[in-house]
Amino acid sequence: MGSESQFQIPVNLRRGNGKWQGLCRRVREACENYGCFEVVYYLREETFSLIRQLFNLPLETKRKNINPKPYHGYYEPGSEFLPFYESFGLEDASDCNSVKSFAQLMWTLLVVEIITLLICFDPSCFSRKTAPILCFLATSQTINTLMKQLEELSHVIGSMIVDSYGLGGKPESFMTHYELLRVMKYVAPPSGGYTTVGLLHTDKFSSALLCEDGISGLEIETKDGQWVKLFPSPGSFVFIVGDLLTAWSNGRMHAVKHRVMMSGDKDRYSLGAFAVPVEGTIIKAPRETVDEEHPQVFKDFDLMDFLNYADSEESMAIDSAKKLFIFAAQPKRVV
Ligand SMILES: O=C(O)CCC(=O)C(=O)O
Ligand SMILES: [Fe+2]
Repeated sequence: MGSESQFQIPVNLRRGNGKWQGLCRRVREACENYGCFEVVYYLREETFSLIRQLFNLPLETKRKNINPKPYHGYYEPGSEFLPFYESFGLEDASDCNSVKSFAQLMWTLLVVEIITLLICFDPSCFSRKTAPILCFLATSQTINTLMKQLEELSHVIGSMIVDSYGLGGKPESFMTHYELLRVMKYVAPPSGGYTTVGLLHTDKFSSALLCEDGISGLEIETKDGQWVKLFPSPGSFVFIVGDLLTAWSNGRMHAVKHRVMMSGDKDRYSLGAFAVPVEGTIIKAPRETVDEEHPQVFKDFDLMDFLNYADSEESMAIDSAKKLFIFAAQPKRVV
């Protein structure tokens, strides 16, 4: 991404220090005009090699990654609309207990498998099946450390957004979030041709920090309708505005449409840390975002009602970017 849309957030940046106000303004401009920007970061190289191991687990094990909340659990490959896509979800991933229970779930299954394998001992099968899981256990620490940093990063960006609207003194006007980690695999399309492997959508949470492993694929649609492929620097993240930030900012922040397109013969891996408001949150724009020039766009709504609607059969055929407007648009006042 060009330097215009790239920020190197200083490690020791503190609210109110010299560079803070300038960065708040740039973050707001990027979120309002483009709905995204790049955050320069240095993801540890082993993170993706460990994530690859996770996808090598047996399907029955992966299916245990169940979470009834929309967009929180495991998505199997080979589905009708997303045949090349597979992903895991890990709720509250900056909390070491969540990561531990996820690893333990895999571990318990492994123990059963090891016992079975020991009974009918077959060394080749044994190492093929156990290596990925043992590797993933080693990952827990890496994931936890990463997610704590991403939570902090997401919090700093959230504070900048709040301050950019002059709401710094009113932290209660913003939402309390947890981090949902999603790790994605896109299998190289067999045709090798340029193929949509991740459908066009806007994110349904507040925001996302996305990182890809060397194979570019993320594309965004600019406000004037051009599709642009992003080439973030290796190990860096792209911050994406989601529907809930659009609603919270009274329609000022732009939930950018994006998709994943790829060609070639290499599988693509990516990870996303999504900022999700805690259950029970009512999404409402603070009064300060509403004025003559910006009349209230959305009515207040319950987070889970919106997520359930966005994920329902009823809304399946609706353009992802329109769902928020259909669900929560404020009825026009008849004067
Ligand atoms: O894989 C990517 O780079 C994008 C994933 C994405 O947009 C999503 O999971 O919402
Ligand atoms: Fe997305």
